[in-house]
Amino acid sequence: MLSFVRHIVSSFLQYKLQTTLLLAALLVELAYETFMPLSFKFIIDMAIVPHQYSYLVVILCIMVFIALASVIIGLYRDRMFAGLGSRIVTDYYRQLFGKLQNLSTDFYHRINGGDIVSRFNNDLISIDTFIMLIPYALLSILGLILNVTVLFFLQWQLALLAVIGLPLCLIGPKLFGQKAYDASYMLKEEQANIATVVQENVSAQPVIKAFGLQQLFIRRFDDRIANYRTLSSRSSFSNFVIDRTTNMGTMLLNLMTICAGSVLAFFGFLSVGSLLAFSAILISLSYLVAAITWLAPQFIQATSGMQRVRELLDEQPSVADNEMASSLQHFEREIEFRNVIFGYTPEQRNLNSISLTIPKGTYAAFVGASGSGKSTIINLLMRFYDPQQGSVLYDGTNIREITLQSLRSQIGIVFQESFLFRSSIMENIRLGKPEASDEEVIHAARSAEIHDFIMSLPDGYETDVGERGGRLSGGQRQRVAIARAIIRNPAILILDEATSALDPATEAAINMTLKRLTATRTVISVTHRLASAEHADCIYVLHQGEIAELGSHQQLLELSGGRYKQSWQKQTGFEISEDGYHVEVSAERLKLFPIFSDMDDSFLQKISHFFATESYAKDRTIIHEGDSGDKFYVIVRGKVEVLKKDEFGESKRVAILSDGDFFGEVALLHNIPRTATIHTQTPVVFITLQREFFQDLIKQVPHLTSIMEARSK
Ligand SMILES: Nc1ncnc2c1ncn2[C@@H]1O[C@H](COP(=O)(O)OP(=O)(O)OP(=O)(O)O)[C@@H](O)[C@H]1O
Repeated sequence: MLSFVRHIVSSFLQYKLQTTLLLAALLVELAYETFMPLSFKFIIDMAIVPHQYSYLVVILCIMVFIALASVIIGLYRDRMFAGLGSRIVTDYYRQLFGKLQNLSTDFYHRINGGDIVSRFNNDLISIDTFIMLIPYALLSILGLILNVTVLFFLQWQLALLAVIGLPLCLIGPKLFGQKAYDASYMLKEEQANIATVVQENVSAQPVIKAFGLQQLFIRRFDDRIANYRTLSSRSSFSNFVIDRTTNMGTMLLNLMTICAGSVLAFFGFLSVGSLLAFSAILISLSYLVAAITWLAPQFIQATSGMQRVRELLDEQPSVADNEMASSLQHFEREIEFRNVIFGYTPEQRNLNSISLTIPKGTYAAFVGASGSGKSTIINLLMRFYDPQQGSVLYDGTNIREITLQSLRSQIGIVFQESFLFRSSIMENIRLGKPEASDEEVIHAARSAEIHDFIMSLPDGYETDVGERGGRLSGGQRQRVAIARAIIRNPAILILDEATSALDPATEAAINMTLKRLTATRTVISVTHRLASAEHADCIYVLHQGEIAELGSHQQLLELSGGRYKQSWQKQTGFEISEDGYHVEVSAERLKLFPIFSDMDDSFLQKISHFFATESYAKDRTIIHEGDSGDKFYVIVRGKVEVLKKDEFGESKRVAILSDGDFFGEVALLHNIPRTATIHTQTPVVFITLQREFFQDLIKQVPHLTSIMEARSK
């Protein structure tokens, strides 16, 4: 709590003049509030009892003057403090937001979004509320001190009694203060957890609906809320107890001093005016104590809020500019990974001894199965993370010796799902180069081949793209993102699965645009779709964090039994119509599926005609675990996740399948329930074969039935 006071005081001290004026104004108000009850003594003892009318007039005039001065100064103080208080609060908002911009990527994987938002929504607001109450807090505390001093001036024995009794009012805060603070801190943490749950739930609505998880999530939320209720009731009760015990203390104190004061006045040790003034001051003292106890919960909440805000402000970015770092002059020669070892956590090893060189002006592609480390390479190239061992070098300079700003200003990046901000198309493109003129934005849009579309919109470049760019199609969003990446004319262009989430026709069109744009630059592309990497100068095939193979497309195809060759065979053999609605599969390709491997070409040719094409959007459930199976699926393009229920009935991801993978082959032979749920992660195009068609065909070749039965066992 002391550190909270220290932080608040240092915030005020940044505005010394305003703080001094504020304190001066408070002193005038304080003088008035103390003088008012004391005036009874002067009016009764000096004017009414001795019948001194002139004294009465003077005293009343002084009272009116001080009252007027207090009102005017009070108004001035309100105005000034409103400005000062909001400035201090907005300083905290600014510091916190600035901190978020500086923290490294790992922080965002460690801390939940809801927790961060809650530091703005709950914690900063409780600090804000308390800061606005600071004048009352100061008036109450200083008033308490001044009133007690005046009591001594009136009758020191009685005042001593009051002071000895004063701790009675403080027993509550002393005994329950820490408990109330702990309860308030836990409550704030739980508020942050709830914010995280709600935020995640809103984003996950398609999955929740697809899996029918509404009741499960309502039950889980009920558990959370039950915990919240307990914490909230504990926190409120601690505050009530502090309030109640303080009021009881004040009541006792008043009773004691009024009894003793009356006895003293009865025996002539105290004038009637002093007794009245004493009682009036005691009453105002009890108001002050009540105000302090009313402020105590706000103070406690602000203290725990400040603790959480400080925690965030004290976070240090794991990747930051080194003091000796210099600016990367225009990228000229090559990017190098030298024996790089990296893990997201100390226990993990996600890249192992990676050494490679990407010369300027070349096209490097990283391919490999899901989880093989492709995006991790990009994370190190962008210096979102630092390697544990080894180094990443640009033009021979270790990335740690280069300022982050100069490094990233040379790079343009397009992600799989590009985030567009809720503003105009013009602003979204300009984010790539904030100082760009309108002409530069239009030029970038032309290069990304989206200018004509933008001009066809009623508001043209001023069109609002909606939340996350939701008013544009996936392909249009990607083109805006491409324009945003190239507007800065980057020396290095990174494509992180830039076209994987698009339908075939859009992907083909955007690939044409990219091909043109990448001809003159250093391009680093990450993709699981090998056709997108075919023209790369060097393809790196990653497997479990290591480079398993590297070379040009031709060289890799020549490696017999190589991973690339196998993946290539798996992903080719399908011919997709231009609109993406019809896929032809070759007999040769069908032969690669174990279930068809013993069939001859003419038979496979027949089967190939019975395959239907099915397209699904992202986030759709294709198959539910337990449903009866009647189809064999082949993924022509796209990614799906395979989910299985564990013993608690919760769906767990067991695999990710992509282009060329297949599932459900048993369904061609038997009607048994599906053993897993299949959910799309990107738009997916399948070819499917119905059991009834297959069974009809296979009846014509009886010996195959027995072979297949044997295989399926
Ligand atoms: N932030 C993270 N914290 C911990 N582990 C992570 C993190 N990001 C990725 N990983 C793990 O690192 C490994 C490599 O992940 P990476 O994203 O580089 O794979 P990828 O080849 O790009 O896969 P995909 O094609 O599915 O995107 C995976 O095992 C993944 O689970």
